[in-house]
Amino acid sequence: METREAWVEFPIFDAKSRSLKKAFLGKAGGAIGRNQSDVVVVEALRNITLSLREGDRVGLVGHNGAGKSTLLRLLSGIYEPSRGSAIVNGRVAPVFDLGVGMDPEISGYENIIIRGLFLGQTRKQMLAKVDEIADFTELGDYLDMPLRTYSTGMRVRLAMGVVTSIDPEILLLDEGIGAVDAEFMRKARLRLQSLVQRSGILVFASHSNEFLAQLCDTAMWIDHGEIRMHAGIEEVVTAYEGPEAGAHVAAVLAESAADAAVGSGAEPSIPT
Ligand SMILES: Nc1ncnc2c1ncn2[C@@H]1O[C@H](COP(=O)(O)OP(=O)(O)OP(=O)(O)O)[C@@H](O)[C@H]1O
Repeated sequence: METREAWVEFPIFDAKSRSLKKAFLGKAGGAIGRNQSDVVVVEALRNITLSLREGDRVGLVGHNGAGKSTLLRLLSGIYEPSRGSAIVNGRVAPVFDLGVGMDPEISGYENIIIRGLFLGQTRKQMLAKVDEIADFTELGDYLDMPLRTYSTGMRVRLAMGVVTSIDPEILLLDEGIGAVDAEFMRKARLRLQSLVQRSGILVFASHSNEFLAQLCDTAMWIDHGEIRMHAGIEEVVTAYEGPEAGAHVAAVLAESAADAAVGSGAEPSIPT
C-alpha cells in the first residue's frame, strides 16, 4: 500500500468566499485555499507519501479536521487523489462508517449477511458465522426486527459483530465505536484485538491513546493534512500531546507487554 505526493482537495462551489483573499489555516480543519480555476478548495490532505507493508499497525493522531478520516478513505479507494497517486494491493475492509452497508428496512439477521458482503465476504461464509455473530451482539429477538427499530448502540453492536468476524488483508478502522455501553465495549475490545492480529495491515484513526497503544505499534501525526511525524506511539503522542500523555502510553504498552508475557508463560509446555 503506497501513496506518493497524494493530495485530496474538496472544491466548495458555494463557499461564501469574497473575504477569502489568502489561504486560511485555522486550528481545526484542513487549509482552505483556491485551485488553479480560482475555486475555493479544502485541502484535506497535502502531499502524502507513505508506504505500508504486511504487519504494519499504524495509529493516526491529529486534531479535528486534520485529515485522518480522509486518509482512511484515500487508502480504501473511496477517494481518488486529486494530485499524486495512491496504490493499494489487497482486500480492504473499511470500517469507518459503521452504518454503511446496512438497510433499515430489513432484519438484524439479514443485515449481518449484507454487511458481510459489503466487507468482501461471500454469502456462504456469512451464513456459516451468522449464529456466532448473533450471539455476540446479545440482541436476541431484536435480530428478527427491522434495523430501524434499533438504538444507535444496538446498531453499533451489530456492525461490530460483523466487522470483527472477518479476515481482512488491510483493515482501516475509525473510532466510531463510542456508542456502545462499557460492558459491551470490554467484550468487543478482545474481539477487536484478535481481528487486528489476523489482519495484514492496520490503519486506525483514534482520539484514544489507550486504544492506540493497545492496537498499534507506530503512530502517524496528521497535521493540517500533512504527515508531521511517523514514529513509535510514545514518541508521537509525547510530541503531539505532551509528556503526560506520552507517559500514559508507555504505561499501557508496559501493561500489554506484561499481559502478553503472562499469556505465553501460561501455555502448557509439551513434554518431549
Ligand atoms: N466531503 C467533504 N467536503 C468538504 N470538505 C471536507 C469533506 N470531508 C472532509 N472535509 C474537510 O477535510 C478536512 C479533513 O477532515 P477529516 O474528516 O479527514 O478530519 P479528521 O482528522 O478525521 O477529523 P476528526 O478528528 O474531527 O474526525 C476538514 O477540514 C474537513 O472540513
